[in-house]
Parts: sequence; C-alpha cells; structure tokens
Amino acid sequence: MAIRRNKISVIGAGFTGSTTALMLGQKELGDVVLLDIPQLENPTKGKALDMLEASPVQGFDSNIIGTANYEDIAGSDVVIITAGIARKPGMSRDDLVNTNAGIVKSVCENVKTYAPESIVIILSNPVDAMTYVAYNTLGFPKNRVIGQSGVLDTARYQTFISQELNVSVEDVRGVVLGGHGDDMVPLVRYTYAGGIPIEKLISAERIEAIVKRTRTGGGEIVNLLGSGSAYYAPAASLVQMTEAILKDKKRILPTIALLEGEYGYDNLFMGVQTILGGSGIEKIIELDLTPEEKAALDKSAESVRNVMKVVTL
Ligand SMILES: NC(=O)C1=CN([C@@H]2O[C@H](COP(=O)(O)OP(=O)(O)OC[C@H]3O[C@@H](n4cnc5c(N)ncnc54)[C@H](O)[C@@H]3O)[C@@H](O)[C@H]2O)C=CC1
Ligand SMILES: O=C([O-])CC(=O)C(=O)O
Repeated sequence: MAIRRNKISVIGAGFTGSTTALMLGQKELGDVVLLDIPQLENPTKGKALDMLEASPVQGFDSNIIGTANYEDIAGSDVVIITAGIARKPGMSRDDLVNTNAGIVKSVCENVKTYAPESIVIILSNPVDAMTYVAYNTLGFPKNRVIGQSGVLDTARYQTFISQELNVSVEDVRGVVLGGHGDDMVPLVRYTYAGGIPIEKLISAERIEAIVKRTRTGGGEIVNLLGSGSAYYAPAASLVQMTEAILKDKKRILPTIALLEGEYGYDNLFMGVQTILGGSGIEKIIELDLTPEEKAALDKSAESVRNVMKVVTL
C-alpha cells in the first residue's frame, strides 16, 4: 500500500503565511502549497522555492510550492487562511473587518470548491469574526472550521510568566479564553508553573501586570514593528494546531469554535478550551468559572458579537 504524505495549503504568502509554510516544512508535517493572489504569483513561487532550497541543508523532506492557482490546493488535509491585511500602529484588529471579510469570503469560496474535505484554520483578523465568515461561506461542519487565537495568546502569557519566575517555558501552563482582542481572558486560576498555582508564586500586582501585557500582546509587537504585525509566534501557533490535527494528537488547546450553548452563548465564534485531533475540534471543554471570570468572558463575548454584527456575509 502506498503511503501518502499529508498536504497542507497556506493561503496568503505574506509574513505569517510564508513563515508558517517554512515551519510546516521544517517539521515535515506534509507537503506545503503556498498560495497568494495572481499579481504576486512569481514572488510566491520564489518564496516557496527559496524555502525548498533550505531543505537539503536542514534535512527535511517536504515539498513546498508557490502558486496563484487554486487547483493546486486540491486534496489538502488542512488549509490555513492567512490572507488579508494586517493592522498598523493606532489601529485595532476590528478596523480590518470589512476588507478582510471580503478576502476571507473569496478565499473560502475557492477552498469549498477545491478542498471540500479539508480542515480549515483561520488566522486573518479580526479572527473570531473571520472564523464566522469562513464557517458561513464554507458550509463545512463546525468541527472543520477553526480559528487561531488562544494558542498564541496563551504562548504570550506563558512567556511573560516564565520570564517573571525565571523558569523554563516548558513548565508553565495556562489558558487564555475569549475573543482575540484586548478583553481576552487569561485564566489566572488555571495557570501553573511546575504544577504550582501561580498565585502562590507571583504577587497579585505582578499577575495583574502580566494579564494586562498578555491582553495587549499583539499591539505591543505592532508598535515595535512600526508596520505589520507579529508572525513568528502566530506561525508557530498555526503549526502546533496543524500538528495536533494531522497526528490526531487530541491536544487540549484553546481555539475559536462555534459555540452553541456552551457558557450560555449561542451562535458565537470565540476562543474556548478544545480537544484538537484528526477530526478538527473534537470537543469543547467548558471550564468552571467564578462569577468574576464569567463576567470577563461575557464582556469579551459582547465585543466579538459587536464585530460579528457588522460583517456582511
Ligand atoms: N489570529 C491571530 O492570532 C493573528 C492574525 N493575524 C492576521 O493575519 C493576517 C495576515 O497577516 P500577515 O501575514 O502579517 O499580513 P501580510 O500583509 O504580510 O500578508 C497577507 C497576504 O495575504 C495576501 N492576500 C490578500 N488577499 C488575498 C486573496 N484574496 N487571496 C490570497 N491571498 C491574499 C496578500 O497578498 C499578502 O501577501 C492579518 O489579517 C493579521 O491581522 C496575524 C497574526 C496573528
Ligand atoms: O495584533 C495583531 O494585529 C496581530 C495579532 O492578532 C496578534 O499578533 O495577536
């Protein structure tokens, strides 16, 4: 029996898309198709070829191609959507909603036609609302339409905690729920370093500062870069989600899922704790929240709903 390699398509070959393509190849998660608009066909081909030419040096056997032709995504197991514009200093992610809704919609029409069996991960911002746009355009079951926010937000949170404690990032565990905006909800009560609750290790004031920095972590990078937004940690987050799916790892990771009653929310796309495996989102895990945590999540949900309302489907 011939064993077939996984196929992963990355739509949008900008900063996040091309970084993701390279990391996917380096981890040998499958063959990679990097797609951008026809006007950028040659630069996209050039980026992919350049990555491929790194493979003998680094010793990875993943084919990477660049294209502007959607026929090339046929048979993809996972499609990652990074197409769209990024914010500039002074903008919120929500300011991108109208432009990116049109882009995500047109991309998803092609994904529906050419990769109808794929599991789709959306990165384009404002990502909760863009996951909603993707779900509506694709018509795929909800387990196969997944937004990326929580892996990245949690990674930032864990980075800051490990710096505060001067301990390995590997020993810090936490979770961030809610929309991918400044009112996201890092759950302090569910955060541990080496199994020890962080509230026993870090003062309340310092925890508050870390929570605040996490919530504005995307903006911190936008301000430092001066143009465009983060791409290394976002790409790493997409790769971790893709790996969980392609290896059916059943990782417990926060992802943007369609909520149908969980936490009392209906018809809302927002970051929650999920089990990610070969079928995509296999389960939503509802955490017990204190009234204060639930109030914070309600506030975040309200912000997401306000953006979802202005989207034209
Ligand atoms: N959810 C998250 O955690 C994160 C979301 N983002 C978002 O991801 C998006 C991409 O960010 P970057 O890669 O930094 O931007 P970028 O500007 O470097 O790349 C975007 C690419 O999308 C392409 N594109 C535009 N319309 C397209 C279409 N119809 N079909 C195919 N490709 C198309 C552009 O030509 C460009 O190459 C932005 O909306 C950004 O806000 C970025 C980081 C984290
Ligand atoms: O901040 C942005 O615009 C990009 C993004 O979502 C992030 O880095 O979290």
